Amino acid sequence: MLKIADKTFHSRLFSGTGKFANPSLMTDAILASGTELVTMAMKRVDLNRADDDILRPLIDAGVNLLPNTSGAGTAEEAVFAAKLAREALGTHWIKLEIHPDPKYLLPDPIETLKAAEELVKDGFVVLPYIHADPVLCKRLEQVGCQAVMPLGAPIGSNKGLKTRDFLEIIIEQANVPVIVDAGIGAPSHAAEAMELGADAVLVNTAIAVSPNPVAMAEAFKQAVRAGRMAYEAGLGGVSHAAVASSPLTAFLDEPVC
Ligand SMILES: CC(=O)[C@@H](O)[C@H](O)COP(=O)(O)O
Repeated sequence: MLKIADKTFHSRLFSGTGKFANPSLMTDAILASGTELVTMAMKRVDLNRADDDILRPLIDAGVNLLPNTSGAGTAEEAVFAAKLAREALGTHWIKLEIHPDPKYLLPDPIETLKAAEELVKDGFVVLPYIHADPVLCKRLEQVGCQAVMPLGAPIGSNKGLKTRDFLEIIIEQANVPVIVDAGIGAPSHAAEAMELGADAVLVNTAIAVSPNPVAMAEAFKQAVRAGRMAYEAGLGGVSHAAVASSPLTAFLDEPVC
């Protein structure tokens, strides 16, 4: 089980709520994914309407909400959005997303660190979305973030783990859960992140834009489980040269890696 701050999760797949064709497809996919934590952009929900068509089905489905500050371009805007979310939704969890550049949606590391520090001091459980920068991850951990969310590739790009080498360093060094977020475009990418030792992945676009989001959500669920199981079992070593699969001895006390 995965523990982040005061919550434990059976599922290591977190999902998003954007880009679905309609609310019922979103809910069906979320239920099929088995996710227990879904993120939603504060800019997309109407907090004044109890029947908001994104918020209502999520509350009814009983999943934990992770409001995100997407749309904020500065620390000040993000802190404002986080406080609004806490007030309106009664959760002190926040996915901190600050991306001033609309083309690549890459997170601003300086504003993110600044906002994280302020939000942690104010009692928030802060999960920052960041580039796969091991030094920044450490700094965020030091200011009290309860997890880090390094990107695999730009949001919505479906490109997979373009930052793989840096994700490996982050996972090796982290003392808080590492959630690989953004750009995961196929179940195989999610499995790859889990095999590397990520604690969880967050997937939105790949599920939402599939012609069959419910089946895709189920595929991601299985891939995340398989990847985690492989990580826990331990992968064999990689070798440049061939290593015979049928050595001339019966059984080996120590497996050949
Ligand atoms: C929904 C959300 O929080 C996104 O900002 C997140 O990063 C997901 O990225 P993908 O849409 O690429 O899965």
